[in-house]
Amino acid sequence: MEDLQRALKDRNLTVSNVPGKGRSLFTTRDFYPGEVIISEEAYVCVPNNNNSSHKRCDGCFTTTNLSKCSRCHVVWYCGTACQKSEWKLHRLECEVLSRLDYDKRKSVTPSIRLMLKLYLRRKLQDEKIIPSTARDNYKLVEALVAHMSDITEEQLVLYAQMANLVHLILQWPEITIKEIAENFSKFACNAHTICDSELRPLGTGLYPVVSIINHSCLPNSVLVFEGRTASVRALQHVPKGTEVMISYIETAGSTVTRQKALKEQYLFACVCPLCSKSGQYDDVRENAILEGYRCKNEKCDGFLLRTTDGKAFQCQDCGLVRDKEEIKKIATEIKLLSEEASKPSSRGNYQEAITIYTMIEKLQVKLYHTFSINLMQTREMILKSLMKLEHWREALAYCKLTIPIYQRVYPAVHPMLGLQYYTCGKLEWYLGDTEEAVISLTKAVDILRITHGTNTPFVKELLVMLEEARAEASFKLSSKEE
Ligand SMILES: C[S@@+](CC[C@H](N)C(=O)[O-])C[C@H]1O[C@@H](n2cnc3c(N)ncnc32)[C@H](O)[C@@H]1O
Repeated sequence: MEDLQRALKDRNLTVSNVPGKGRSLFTTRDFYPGEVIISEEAYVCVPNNNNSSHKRCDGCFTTTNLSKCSRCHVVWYCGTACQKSEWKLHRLECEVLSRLDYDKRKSVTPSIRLMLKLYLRRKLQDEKIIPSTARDNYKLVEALVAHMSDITEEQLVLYAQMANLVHLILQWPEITIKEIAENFSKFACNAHTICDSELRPLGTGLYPVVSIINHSCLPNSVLVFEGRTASVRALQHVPKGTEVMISYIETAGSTVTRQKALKEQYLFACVCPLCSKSGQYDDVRENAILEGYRCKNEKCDGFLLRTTDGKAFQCQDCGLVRDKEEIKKIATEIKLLSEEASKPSSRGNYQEAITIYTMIEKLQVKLYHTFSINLMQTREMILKSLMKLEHWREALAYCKLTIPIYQRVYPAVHPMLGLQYYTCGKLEWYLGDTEEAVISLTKAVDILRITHGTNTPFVKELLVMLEEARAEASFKLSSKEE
């Protein structure tokens, strides 16, 4: 811990214990919007290779030009550069995986691999085959919270089964199943999903220093990835002596939904400024708008709360009552359609997905408020399918429909909002709506230069796109004037 404190001091950070939260990361100087507070390489990471149709390279997580390791047949590489960079660790992993029969190899999921790599990397550092530093050593993994006494019996059994498999694969008598199970519990509340610049998940990694950062539903910082490197950037001015906070979860949701997600996975009750408003009128109203039902009167924008007898819902603006049975009927129809949409036969069939999700959307418009999260998610699904089918004009219409909800559920500087402006701007540009594209891309740049930094290839490309759109817009304007 002393070594880590010294290393963090050089980066103007310090770790302190906060009652009720445990270790917490604090700044020792001011940080400004877009500045990297801390960046870290993964102690260990794995690509999401569970789904057989989407293998990724173990080095860079790409899906192109892959070949399987000819010995273990479990790990994939895009070329010799990635294979070489991973070799020291994979040499040991390959040895243990190759001992397994075909069926056992199939049970080596990304989580099992992450655990195998954790122990193998510790061995390599112990034997000084790879160096240890103050910010890269197994002691930092030992210091992570495990919440062993708080997890459910069911989770404990699952971790024990997975630990048993790891024990069987490694065949190291010195490590116990209990110790491995504890590490699985650590993964659950400390590992991070590695995403690309557009927040698509690529893999999972353990970043023991970034893992010191606590959660807030209204965070002052954001965690993004450049390849496998995790970077925590300030979203706003973070004065000296402030706790660095990121969000662990999708914050678009009611206080109840956010708190449930945090309790289930991270085993704590959030008391951030947003959660402390729980039960107050504004919070009740916002939750009812995001996740509740709409008023029967189509012209009324009011929110509904359950009547005191629990038999109906009443609009808090116009007083109109909506019958529970009528709501239940629509909700059941939506449920059946959602089940249909998630059937394997519907996956990858974008036209069919559009048909089903459009039916769901129609029902949800009747049931939910205009700013409903459920409605937003359905429209996102339609948007994605329309993009896959290159139906750009319809996709733009759906993208525009989601933006007011994004603006409501996310803070003004949030990667999800920035990315939605980016999609909108890109579509407008392709479709020749150049002036609109300039407006949307400018909004995207204003946010993404803070969340993603200006030096990342993604934002650099975005800046070029904006410049080109601006040039095209002024050319169009001058042609009109002539
Ligand atoms: C990734 S760790 C963060 C570092 C942790 N505080 C530690 O001591 O190592 C996640 C765990 O920290 C605690 N935690 C994170 N954010 C919190 C918060 N806002 N309030 C209370 N506990 C929090 C919870 O125990 C959670 O499972």
